[in-house]
Amino acid sequence: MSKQRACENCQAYRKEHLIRLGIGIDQYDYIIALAGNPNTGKSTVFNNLTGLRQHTGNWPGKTVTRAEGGYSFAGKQYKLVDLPGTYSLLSTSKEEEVARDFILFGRPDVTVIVADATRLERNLNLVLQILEITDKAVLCLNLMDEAERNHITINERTLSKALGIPVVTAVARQKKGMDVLINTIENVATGKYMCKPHRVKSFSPKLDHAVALLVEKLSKEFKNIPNLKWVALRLLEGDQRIIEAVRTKELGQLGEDLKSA
Ligand SMILES: Nc1nc2c(ncn2[C@@H]2O[C@H](COP(=O)(O)OP(=O)(O)OP(=O)(O)O)[C@@H](O)[C@H]2O)c(=O)[nH]1
Ligand SMILES: [Mg+2]
Repeated sequence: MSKQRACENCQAYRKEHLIRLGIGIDQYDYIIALAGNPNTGKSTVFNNLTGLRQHTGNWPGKTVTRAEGGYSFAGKQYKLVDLPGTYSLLSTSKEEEVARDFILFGRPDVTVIVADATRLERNLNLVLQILEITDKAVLCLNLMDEAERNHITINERTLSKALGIPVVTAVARQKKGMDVLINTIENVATGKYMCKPHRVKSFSPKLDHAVALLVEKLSKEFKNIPNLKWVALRLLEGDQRIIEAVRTKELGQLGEDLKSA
C-alpha cells in the first residue's frame, strides 16, 4: 500500500473529508445519517434525539437545507445529520445527490432509514438502494399509529430477517420507540449487531460478465473499496457523478465502511 493510500484510509483523512462536506465532527464518536422518503418523520426523529442541540444551514454549494445535531449515549457522542427526503438515490435532483453523496462519501457509521409504515412497499425502494451502498443501517418503521388505525400489521422480525438489518417500530410524534432506536443505533455503530443486507446477487449472464470485468479493472485502481459491484453497475448505467468520481479518483476515499456485495 502506498503512503498516500494509507493516509487516505486513516481517521484524520476521513474527518477532513467530512468537514469538507460541511460536517463538524470534532467532539463526536459516531456519525449517524437520517435518510428516508419525504414526510416520513425524519425531522421529528431528529428533534426527539437531538433536542435543542442542533443547527441548520445549507449543504455546501447547494440550496438544500441541512440540519445537524448531537446526542450522547452510553458515554459516546453521536452526530446526527438529517438528510433531505428522497424517493431514490439516482442523483436526478439536488436532494438525491446530497443524500447519496453523504451516504457514499461521508461514510456515516450508521444510516437510519425512516420509513412510513402505511406505505411500506413504496418506501422499500429507497431502503434497498441504501442497502446497496452501505450495510450499516437501521430501519425505523415510523407512523405505526397510522398503520394501526388503517389495520396494517407488519411483522418486523420477518422484515428484519429479509432485509438483514434491524427494524425498530416507532411513533415519533409521541416519542415512542426512541429508546429502542438509540440502543439499536449503538449496537450497529459498535458492531455488536452485524448487518447482512439483502442484495441482488445475480442479474443476466451478460450483465454479470460486464460487471465482473469492470470490478476486476476497478479493483486494481481502488484497492480499499469493497462494494465495487455497486460502482460497476453505476458506471454501466452512465451515472455521471460516479464516472467523475472514478476519473478524479475521489472514489478512492471510500473505504472500510462499504462491504462487498
Ligand atoms: N401520526 C403520526 N405523525 C407523525 C409521526 N411522526 C411524524 N409525524 C408527522 O408527520 C409530519 C411530517 O414529519 P417530519 O418530521 O417533518 O417529516 P420529514 O420526513 O422530516 O419530512 P421532509 O423533511 O419534508 O421529508 C409532521 O406533521 C409530523 O408531526 C408519527 O409517528 N405518527
Ligand atoms: Mg424533514
